[in-house]
Amino acid sequence: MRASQEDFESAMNQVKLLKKDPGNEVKLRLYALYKQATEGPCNMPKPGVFDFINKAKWDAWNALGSLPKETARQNYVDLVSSLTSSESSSQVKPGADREQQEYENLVVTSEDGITKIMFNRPTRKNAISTQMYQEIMLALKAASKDDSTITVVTGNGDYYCSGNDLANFTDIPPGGVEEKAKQSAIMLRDFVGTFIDFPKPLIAVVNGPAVGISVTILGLFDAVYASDRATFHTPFSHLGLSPEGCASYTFPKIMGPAKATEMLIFGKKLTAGEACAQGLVTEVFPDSTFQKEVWTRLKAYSKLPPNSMRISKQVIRNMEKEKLHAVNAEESSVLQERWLSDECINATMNFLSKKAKL
Ligand SMILES: CCCC/C=C/CC(=O)SCCNC(=O)CCNC(=O)[C@H](O)C(C)(C)COP(=O)(O)OP(=O)(O)OC[C@H]1O[C@@H](n2cnc3c(N)ncnc32)[C@H](O)[C@@H]1OP(=O)(O)O
Repeated sequence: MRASQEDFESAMNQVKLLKKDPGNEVKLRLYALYKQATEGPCNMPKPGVFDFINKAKWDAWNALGSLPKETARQNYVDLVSSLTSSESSSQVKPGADREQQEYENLVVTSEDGITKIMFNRPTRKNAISTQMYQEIMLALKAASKDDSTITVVTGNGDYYCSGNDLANFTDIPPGGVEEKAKQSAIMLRDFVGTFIDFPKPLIAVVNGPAVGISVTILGLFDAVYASDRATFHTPFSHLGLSPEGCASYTFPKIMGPAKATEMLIFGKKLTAGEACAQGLVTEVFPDSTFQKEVWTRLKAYSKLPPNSMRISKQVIRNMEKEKLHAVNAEESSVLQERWLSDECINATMNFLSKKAKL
């Protein structure tokens, strides 16, 4: 499939978040592909021989000759994807439960055939910052390629996750709030898309309350184990928002439209037991024995033949993938409008000025 304009913009965002300098050669290639994709063949006068930097840039761009804009865009997206995946796979060290220091907001470990991605902003109840969205995507992409058989997502501290960090919307770029909403919609679509496409069994270990997007994406997991302390809350109407994470499609399918409405439109908070009765949660455990029981079970599952599990997941999920991507695109574009609404702006301001919580 050809890279779309949105893929291209998303790749541009990812370049800004690279942790390691990719080196001059790669930077020149990125520059040249970017110019070719946006302006076409090199149209700049050749810089003088002593203008080293601009001459190197000109040479790189000019070397692309008449490469079509679409191909340059695709090559740019592919190059960025190879940079981000090599950066993330170099962070997954084999062997015993070693912490991955390179992530600021996650702890990623790989042991006994299980890659564990743990949200790690306990003082913010594991709210997902813009950087954390990128880190989760990188960690999932690395986990999809590492030696583990299953991947587990969990939270550090008393919360599983309090959803989108409401301060994300205070970081307004030079293009203004419209540009911010556009960038956020692209990031949301990429983030949810990473879950839709994740190839191995993906399990949520919900150690405490879960809010917003951390709840909606559970519909894309293969199993959800919850402590009896966990709650499941999607207060979208209270925040002037609308559902994401494909929940507008998965929740009515999982629990029926009436129960999905109570959660997604009226913001009803479910206990772990209720979420289990409605099919969102696989099984609930007493908090006192939760970690022990769940990890014993997961270790047993991780010893099952990996290819068989992967293929079974494909058989179960693949028929739905195209639909899920379409739902994801639609939800993201609806939210792009919602973020600019008075209802949403007022609710966010009320939270940030400490006037309101959920
Ligand atoms: C770009 C893609 C966008 C995708 C869109 C997704 C939609 C959603 O996810 S909607 C859900 C958004 N989340 C919320 O509305 C939760 C807001 N938080 C709260 O209502 C409460 O903090 C809480 C009920 C989760 C916990 O209350 P509690 O009294 O136990 O703890 P606090 O003192 O409030 O929290 C500690 C600390 O953490 C800050 N914080 C917690 N959650 C968030 C959050 N989601 N965004 C930003 N900050 C959060 C909270 O403000 C506290 O900060 P201070 O210590 O500075 O007061």
